[in-house]
Amino acid sequence: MLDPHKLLIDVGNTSIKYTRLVMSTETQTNEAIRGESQRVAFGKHSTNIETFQVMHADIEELDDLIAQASACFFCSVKNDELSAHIKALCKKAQIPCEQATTKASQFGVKNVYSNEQNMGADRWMAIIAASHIGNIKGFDNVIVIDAGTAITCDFLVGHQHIGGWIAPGMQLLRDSVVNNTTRVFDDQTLPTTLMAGTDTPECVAQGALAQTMGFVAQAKQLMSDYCDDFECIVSGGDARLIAETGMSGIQVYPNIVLIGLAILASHNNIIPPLHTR
Ligand SMILES: Nc1ncnc2c1ncn2[C@@H]1O[C@H](COP(=O)(O)OP(=O)(O)O)[C@@H](O)[C@H]1O
Ligand SMILES: CC(C)(COP(=O)(O)O)[C@@H](O)C(=O)NCCC(=O)O
Ligand SMILES: [K+]
Repeated sequence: MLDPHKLLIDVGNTSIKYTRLVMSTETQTNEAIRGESQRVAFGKHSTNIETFQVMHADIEELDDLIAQASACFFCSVKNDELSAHIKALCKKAQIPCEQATTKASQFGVKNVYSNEQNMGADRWMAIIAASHIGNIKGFDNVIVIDAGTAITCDFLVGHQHIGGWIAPGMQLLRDSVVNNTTRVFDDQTLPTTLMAGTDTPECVAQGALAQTMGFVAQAKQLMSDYCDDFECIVSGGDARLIAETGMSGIQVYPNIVLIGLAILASHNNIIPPLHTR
């Protein structure tokens, strides 16, 4: 049987990611939190923040994952039916469940949207995590880029959200050029270095990589108009690919959304009940 843990779930448009937050005995005093296999430290004395091991789940696996957990925190940018399904599974397992939603303001960060409900909860969790990491690492200014189905960027200047961008992610870029032309085709190879393509699929792969790298470079360029010193966090399914290009000045966090959920879970007073099943 697993240790009592809070299950964190990030439901994106392409995949469901999760990790387990194991509450250690010192949790009450220093809010230390252990991810599945790596340590993530929170709290004012912490200087060490590492990323969780991120696992992927199918919808069918959620039942078992939730049955093993003591509490569940999730965020979703998919349909309400899937959120209702997760809540129903938690009810069946008799565990507390909290769905993260985008707030006008939370943990000292204000959302710049006039209607914050329009912002995806995954972006808000990424913003909360970015502000937290900035606090720990001594950065007041942070860019957080989530390279998922869509690639999003949010700018935090002086710990305040000033706005962001939404654009097609790498797979969408590749699909859209293939689907809207007659002769362009793709073989789905993943490029690791930016270079000039020498046949159609290579040109498609390289074109998507170039646009994605351009997105990151432009984010850094815009941020430098606001401040001299900032951290640039890159996350999501394509984060590693972006890092492999050798782009400088980026920090990869495989899933920044789960770190946001961990912060939410560690501020939440739900005490995981002892699991007896
Ligand atoms: N094995 C894979 N399956 C699907 N997408 C992948 C895979 N490897 C890399 N990717 C890339 O990751 C993106 C999805 O990233 P992810 O962070 O899971 O997105 P989301 O949060 O929107 O579900 C895809 O658009 C694709 O470009
Ligand atoms: C921009 C997103 C599609 C990103 O989701 P993802 O690609 O990670 O699945 C999602 O955050 C969303 O649906 N947002 C709503 C619009 C907004 O954030 O303004
Ligand atoms: K995401």
